[in-house]
Amino acid sequence: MVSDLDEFENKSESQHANRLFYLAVPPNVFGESGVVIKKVGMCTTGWTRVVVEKPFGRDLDTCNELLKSLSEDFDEEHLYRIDHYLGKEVVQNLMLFRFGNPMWEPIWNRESIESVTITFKEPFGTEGRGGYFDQFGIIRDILQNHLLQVLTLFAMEPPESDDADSIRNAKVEVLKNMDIITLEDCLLGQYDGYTDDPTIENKDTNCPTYAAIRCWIHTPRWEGVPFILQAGKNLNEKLVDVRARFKPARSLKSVQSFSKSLEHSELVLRLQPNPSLELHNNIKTPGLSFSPMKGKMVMNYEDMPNLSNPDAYTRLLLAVMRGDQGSFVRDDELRRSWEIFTPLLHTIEDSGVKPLPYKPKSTGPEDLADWMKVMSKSDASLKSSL
Ligand SMILES: NC(=O)C1=CN([C@@H]2O[C@H](COP(=O)(O)OP(=O)(O)OC[C@H]3O[C@@H](n4cnc5c(N)ncnc54)[C@H](OP(=O)(O)O)[C@@H]3O)[C@@H](O)[C@H]2O)C=CC1
Ligand SMILES: O=C1O[C@H](COP(=O)(O)O)[C@@H](O)[C@H](O)[C@H]1O
Repeated sequence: MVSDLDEFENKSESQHANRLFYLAVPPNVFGESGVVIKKVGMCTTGWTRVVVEKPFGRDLDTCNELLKSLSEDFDEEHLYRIDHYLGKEVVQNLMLFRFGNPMWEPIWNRESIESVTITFKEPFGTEGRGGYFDQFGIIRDILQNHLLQVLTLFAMEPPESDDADSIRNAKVEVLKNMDIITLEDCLLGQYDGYTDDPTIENKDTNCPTYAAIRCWIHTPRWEGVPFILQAGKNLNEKLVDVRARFKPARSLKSVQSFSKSLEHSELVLRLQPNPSLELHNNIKTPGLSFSPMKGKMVMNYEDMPNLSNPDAYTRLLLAVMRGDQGSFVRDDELRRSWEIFTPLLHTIEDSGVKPLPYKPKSTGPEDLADWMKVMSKSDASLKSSL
């Protein structure tokens, strides 16, 4: 490969060449690949950048090993750890949407927001990928990386500037202020028939295909506000969204008589399908009635004229070529995210706890609705109900 590259570059009229290596290989060969690139693959006339696919480890220790093996050959500035959720339009829009519209800042906090739920649902199971999936499970596959990344962007303080390190510093601060997740914060599920996938060897596996967890962020902005991350395979629909649920309306005289049927306002950021930004508010039912109903203000991306919505990987690979690391996962960010999840993952594996069964194409385990009701209560309302 290197001789092909040399030949290609020698033929080029340009004085400079750059090399981008994309490690879409199993993680146990990341280190060796790095050694080989360093030894024979470095570009002498331009930059060399290395993109690394997930999984970046199975837990904190394996993550540290991977970080160490690659850092022996490359500085952090050459490494681009890809999380394709950071390349999705609605995620890339979060910073501008939050900080570019001054109406949000006064209410983007515990004073106004009661809970935040980030949901990932897929309507299909492992479909022959069970061999990989069963070694990792839904927490490693989706929560520890994709959903946690979205959470940090949603919850971070305004970065000092818009350069890559300021953004990542702000994200790491969120992670540092999060508690380590425990089994008590968690509801696990496995869909019926999961082990029928012939690529799954352990037919008694307790690997979760659904998980919901509640986390707290101990910052002045978010103290007491539950953040729920939930992800599941083989559910009733395809959906990824972020829902900020606002506190109930204060009982203004004019709406007091309806206060029982007033719903919580919500800000919904839908990543897929049909990306959109939505505000769900109480409005007067049109017509002669004065009773409230939920009205939706929707900005649907697909309705925008001349919409260009490149794939997440297209955006991220362009960012690598531009040398913009803001949408890639930094080493300290990664380490802390594993710190948060590793005790839970080990407990699940060591204790053999059984996930709750759920029917394929359903909304998840039966206990979910009750669990959500309790777990999405703010810390203040939990205390007052004791
Ligand atoms: N597929 C999936 O479901 C998921 C994959 N990923 C990640 O995406 C990447 C690609 O996944 P996938 O295509 O399934 O991975 P594979 O395991 O199928 O391997 C991908 C490539 O790695 C090469 N490779 C495998 N073992 C070695 C080795 N010992 N030395 C050198 N090269 C090796 C293979 O080469 P050859 O063809 O010559 O064997 C192949 O080109 C990986 O980083 C994976 O961890 C992440 C999440 C899900
Ligand atoms: O990383 C992964 O993501 C996909 C879902 O990606 P999306 O862009 O279609 O939302 C998931 O199916 C896969 O299990 C996981 O490894």
